[in-house]
Formats: sequence, C-alpha cells, structure tokens
Amino acid sequence: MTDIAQSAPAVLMVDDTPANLGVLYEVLSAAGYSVLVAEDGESALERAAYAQPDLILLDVMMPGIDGFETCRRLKEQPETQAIPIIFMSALSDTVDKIRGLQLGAVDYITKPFQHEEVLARVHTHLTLQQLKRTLAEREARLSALVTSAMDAILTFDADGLITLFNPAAEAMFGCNAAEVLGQPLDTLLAAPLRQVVHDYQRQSEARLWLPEGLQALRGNGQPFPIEATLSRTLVTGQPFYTMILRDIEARQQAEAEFNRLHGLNLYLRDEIQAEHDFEEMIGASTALRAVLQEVEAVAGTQATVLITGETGTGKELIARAIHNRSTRQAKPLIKLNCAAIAASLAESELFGHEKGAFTGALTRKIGRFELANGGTLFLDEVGELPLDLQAKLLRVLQEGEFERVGGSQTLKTDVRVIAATNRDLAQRCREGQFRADLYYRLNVFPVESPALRSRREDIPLLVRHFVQKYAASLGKSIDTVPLATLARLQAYSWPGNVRELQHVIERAVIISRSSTLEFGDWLREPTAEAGPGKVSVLTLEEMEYEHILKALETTSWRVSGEHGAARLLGLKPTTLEARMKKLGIERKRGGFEA
Ligand SMILES: Nc1ncnc2c1ncn2[C@@H]1O[C@H](COP(=O)(O)OP(=O)(O)OP(=O)(O)O)[C@@H](O)[C@H]1O
Repeated sequence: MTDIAQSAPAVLMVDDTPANLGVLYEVLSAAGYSVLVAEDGESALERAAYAQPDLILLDVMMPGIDGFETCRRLKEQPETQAIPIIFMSALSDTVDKIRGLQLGAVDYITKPFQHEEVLARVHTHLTLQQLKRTLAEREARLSALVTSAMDAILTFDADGLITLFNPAAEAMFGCNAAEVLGQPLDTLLAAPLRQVVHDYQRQSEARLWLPEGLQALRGNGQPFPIEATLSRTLVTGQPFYTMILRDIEARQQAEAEFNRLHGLNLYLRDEIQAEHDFEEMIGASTALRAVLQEVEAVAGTQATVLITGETGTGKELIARAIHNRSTRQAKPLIKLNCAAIAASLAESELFGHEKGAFTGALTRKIGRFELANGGTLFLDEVGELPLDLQAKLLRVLQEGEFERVGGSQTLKTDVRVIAATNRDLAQRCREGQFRADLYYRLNVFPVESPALRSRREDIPLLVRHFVQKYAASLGKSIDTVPLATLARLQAYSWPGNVRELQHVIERAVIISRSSTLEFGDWLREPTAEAGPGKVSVLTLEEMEYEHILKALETTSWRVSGEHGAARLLGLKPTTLEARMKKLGIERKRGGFEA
C-alpha cells in the first residue's frame, strides 16, 4: 500500500461485534494499513476527530447512535467531514444504501464480505482521496500564484469572454472581477491590440509575446501602454486563452525622466566644458609658472587642496586645472559657492535633504557631496561656511560619511575636496570664526594664487587673450592695442585682478569701432590723486574701502547688474557684498539697489 502515501494509511473500523473487528483487523493489518478500532458511534466520533484516519469503515447497526447518525455527525464536524466513509451492513436493502450515500458515505460493503472486496474498495477510496487532496493542493497553489501575481492575469474562452480576472488585473484596469467576468475581452483592448488578439486566435502558435507599442483600455476607457504574453491551452478539446499583462506607463515615464536627466546631465557637462575647459591659464610669469607646477604636482594625488588669493585671481581656474589633470577628470567637478547660499540652506546644498525634512522640502534633494561622488567638490569662499556646517564638513573629510537633512541613513561618498578662499583663514581661526581642525584638514596642500599686480608681466598676454576672445564673440577684428593703453593697464593696481581686467577689456572691445582697441577713462586708482609717496601710507584695506565706495557712488549704489559696482570692480556681487560688510560700508538709505 506504499503507493498510496508515504506512511501507512490509517483506517478506522467501527463495529459493535468484536469478532468482526478481529477478522477485519487481521486482513487490513496484513495489507499494511495502520488500523484503529471503535465499538460504537460515540467512541468512533471521538477517535476520528483525534486520530484523523484516512478512511472509516462504519457498521450500520450499532447500539446507541447507529451508523447513519454517526456518519451524519462525522460529516457535520469540520475536522472529520473530508474523511471518506464506507458503510458495512448485513442489510442489502437499497433504501439503506441510498440513505448512507445521501449522508455523505462514498461506498457500501455488504456483509458477509469477501476479504479481497474489502481490500479493493478500501484501496480505491484511499487512492481517490489522495488524488483529491493533491488536486486541492495544486488548485490552492495555483490560485495563490494568480492572486498574488504582480502582473495582470486574465483568461478568456474561444468566444473572447473573460473567465478569470486576478486582483492585479482589477487594480490595473480599475474594475472589479465581478463586473468583467463573462464580458467580452475586446472592451478592455484598444483597436490595434484587439486585432492582434483576434489574429492570434486564428493562428496555431502556442505562445505570443507582445512587446511594448500596444495599448489596453482601463475600465473608464483610458488607454495605457502594456507589454503582454498570450498563450493557448486546450481544455476538453476547446481552446482556452491566458493573457498576462504588464502596465508599462510608469516605466515609460521613468525612462523618459531618466533620459531627460541624462540629457540634462550631458548638457550641463558640455556647458561646463565649454565655459571652462578651454579657459587656459594665461600667463608666463615666474609666479604663475610656480602655481602651475604645484597644480601638476598635486593633481595626481587625492590630497585636499586649499587655494588662497585675492578675488578674481583665478582660484576657480586653478581648481578646475587640478581636477582636469587628476584621475577623477572623467567624473564631475561640482562647485558650491559658500558665500552665495543662505546659511539655512547651506547644509541641504552640501548634503541634500529628504522629502519633508523642512517646510518647502517637497521632494528629496541630492546634495553636492552626492553629486560629486567619484569626482571633485570645489568649495569656493569656504571661509564663509557657517560654524555648525564646518563640523559636518570635517566629518565628511575625515570619514567620508554624512546624512541627508532629515534622513537617518548614513551615506558614504568618495569626493576630493578643493577649497578656495580670499580670506585669511588662520586669522579667522584666531577670531573663532573658523574651526582650526578644519583649517588644518583643508590646508593639506596650500596653493597661493598670486595677485595680478605682483605679476604685471602677464598683463600683455592676458590683454591679448581677452581682446581676441571678445572680438571673436562680437564678430570684430581688433589687432592693435596702443602702447599707451598697455602702459596704463600695466600701471594699474588691479584690486579685482584678472576678473577686473577681463571686464574692462570686454568693455573696450564693445566700444571699439576699428581694428585698434579703444580704451576709456575707466581705471581709477583709489589713491591716484594722493601721489606715489602717499600710497604707502594707506593700508590695503583703506585703499579697498575707498575704491569700493567710489564705485558705489559712481553707480548710485547699485551693486549688481550691467551698471552695478560689482561689474565695475570686476567682482561677483556676492563677493562685493561680503567685502562691504567686512569693511563696514553701509547701504545708503533709499538710494541703494541690490
Ligand atoms: N590666468 C588666467 N588666464 C585666463 N583667465 C583667467 C586667469 N585667471 C583668472 N582668469 C579669469 O578671471 C575670471 C575670474 O577667475 P576665477 O573665478 O577663477 O577667480 P577666483 O579667484 O576664483 O575669484 P573669486 O575669489 O571672486 O571667486 C574668470 O573668468 C577666469 O576665467
């Protein structure tokens, strides 16, 4: 009997005659069954509930509750109702047989019985029972699969009527199974897909893959893109179809967004390249050559670099040159101007934030440290970084770890930091404005960007470079710079350094009407009228104060824009404002425009 089940099947015999029980016990045990016995209906109910036999042989005539009543109760109880019952009785009355079967018994054996007949019937019903169980199990597994599938699964018959519609299909189409079962599938398909399904029904292929390009219709008639498989099975000679669909609307949207961002990324890279890559560092002075040597030396290392120097001397250009010569050059160089962002937003700019981290954080934002992963982060005007952020910056520099604002997940990043400042950071440390530990961490490799007035021999080269650059962009041809102009340019002190020179040359090119550069009376030394002897009396700071004040008065206290003081001085508006603050230059009431 081992073919029926792994362990020996258990048979419960219920009979009030011990002799009958004895004989059957012998026969069933010899056939390999595990045999249980009960002498009356009551104990049969108890034993069956407890031992869960695979089959029950039940005598009809018994004292107390008879076999019929016992059968009725067994079929009533959930734990015993599935056990097949075979009645045994001396009665050959058809009425009783029918009654037994009506009560749920599977068979009937008449006493006296042949041993072989008993064994054959027991074996048959145990086999049937086992098959039923296997079938039920398979059905349960299949139904769980269909119910829990992420893809919509629907089946339809040869007439195109829907016969199954799983929960994923309900969610995808936005209608209940009850509404669509028995309805034509066509109502859920856009015309081209409908045609594909009809053609498929006429062909003999077992399976058809429908890649993207076709649309189904939601319950409200709204089309949406899908990809699907169609398959055919024969059930009792009739074709039966299964369609498994995937809604690819979200995926297509995500792909479109990815492409957009990828494109944007490439565009920005190109823009950055166009802006800066070809921006050579012009100059042949000893001071500039020394800087370029330092750039070459440090570029290949992973060392943090601190570039110091006055505004407009080319600190950003130096940072880009280091990045472009480093092993990180294929990855982005991301820039953050620490002076240009509000202190309250600086942390989120550096480290990003999670959605809902603060009012206005509507989506997750990726910070500069994440954007620069694998590449370089250029922290311009690092001296302006708020103190609390200096501590966080130090942690990333030391451990390569940080958290987004409002996030609990610790993120790792591999970023080389290049910082720049026009401040005296050591002095800022003494004033308690800058963390000394961060200063030492940044100052691993200091590079000093020389002021233009300390390398005047570069001025002619720079002038030629900017004249050519702006003339080309304006479609002009300028080949002569009068010696007197050059002499004036070389004599000037250039507090705004190369940026200031660049702007005055641009201005000159704009106004030039011939092939000779025309130059206006734009270069006003703050101390020019004081005479050469007195220049040394003024400190640099005093000179700067005077110069900025004059520029602000000339521009009616307008800081930014085409006619602003920043432009005139060759400074970034944010830098000018920072300098004004430092020097205590107050905006004039009423007359100031930012
Ligand atoms: N040696 C150079 N050759 C050509 N252009 C230069 C040179 N140095 C600076 N420039 C140009 O001058 C302008 C200012 O340079 P940059 O922004 O690098 O200065 P910076 O020191 O970072 O200024 P800030 O301190 O104000 O941020 C840029 O347009 C840059 O291309």
